Amino acid sequence: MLEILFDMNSLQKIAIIGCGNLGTSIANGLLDQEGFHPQHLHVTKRNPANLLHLQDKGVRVHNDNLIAAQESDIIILGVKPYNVTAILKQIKSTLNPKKQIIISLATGITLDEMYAELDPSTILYRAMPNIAADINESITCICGRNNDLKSDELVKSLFNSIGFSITIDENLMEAATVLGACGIAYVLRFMRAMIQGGIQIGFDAKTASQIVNQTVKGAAELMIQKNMHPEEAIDKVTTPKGCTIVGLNEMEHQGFSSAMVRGVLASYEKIAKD
Ligand SMILES: NC(=O)C1=CN([C@@H]2O[C@H](COP(=O)(O)OP(=O)(O)OC[C@H]3O[C@@H](n4cnc5c(N)ncnc54)[C@H](OP(=O)(O)O)[C@@H]3O)[C@@H](O)[C@H]2O)C=CC1
Ligand SMILES: O=C(O)[C@@H]1CCC=N1
Repeated sequence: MLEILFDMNSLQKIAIIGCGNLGTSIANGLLDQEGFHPQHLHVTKRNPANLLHLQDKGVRVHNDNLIAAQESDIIILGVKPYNVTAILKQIKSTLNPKKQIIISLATGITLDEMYAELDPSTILYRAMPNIAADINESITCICGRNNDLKSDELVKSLFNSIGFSITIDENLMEAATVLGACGIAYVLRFMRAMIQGGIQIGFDAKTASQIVNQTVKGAAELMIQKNMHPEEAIDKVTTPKGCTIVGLNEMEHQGFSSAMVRGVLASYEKIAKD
């Protein structure tokens, strides 16, 4: 039975081993939480020089994965998938399965693959957040093994603090990676294209970005707050014989939805191949 419970004001310690792009977004999100103690966060990478901004805020920044693992209740693995096994080999002698939770962020590395390096009683999760953790707006999909209600509550409260989390079956983790984690890049590419269009019809880049950013934010909030399907809202915008439907139909003639679906599938197939 796990002996810890996560809450921002308690003294749990967290390690992010391999604090790169995603790890830094999570660290920034955690640091934004009221009551979070920066000195209870270890972040490691082999060359930690570019994490000194976190050290300035009180975070323990270094390259000693063993110390980070030893001193933490929750160990988040933020390294690339091909480094996960090596990190587990490195830290496993220091782990205490009764007192610690390990959470891997790695794409495509299964719980079974990680258990090959771990005590079978280890409480192990996979979590798939996205870089909007930086501003506490991540969606994080989670699955676990040897988990119980208490550990689930702990892990969910951790990821809920940097956005919103849902629990899924492990066999959907790759799909979650594509939709939620790669997905933010798809949306950003869409936004870039819209800005380029805006510039062509007369706006400077800054003004076009302001309009696009708020339009995308408004569209997402509308779907979330009104629990709507996009097409329902699209019907409210498309005046018969108007300019919106002409634009939308031209985008479809050029393969817009098809390109998106094929991109999603290509990302998914790439994970399966690796
Ligand atoms: N980026 C994203 O949006 C998302 C990424 N992921 C997953 O998260 C993981 C990280 O991705 P991302 O943040 O983009 O990758 P990065 O390359 O930015 O981060 C990985 C970090 O690991 C560090 N590292 C490598 N070896 C070691 C080691 N032996 N000890 C400690 N640190 C080490 C590297 O720094 P150094 O070289 O200095 O050691 C690097 O900063 C991946 O597994 C990816 O699949 C999941 C969802 C979204
Ligand atoms: O592109 C990648 O492989 C990682 C996983 C999801 C987002 N970035």
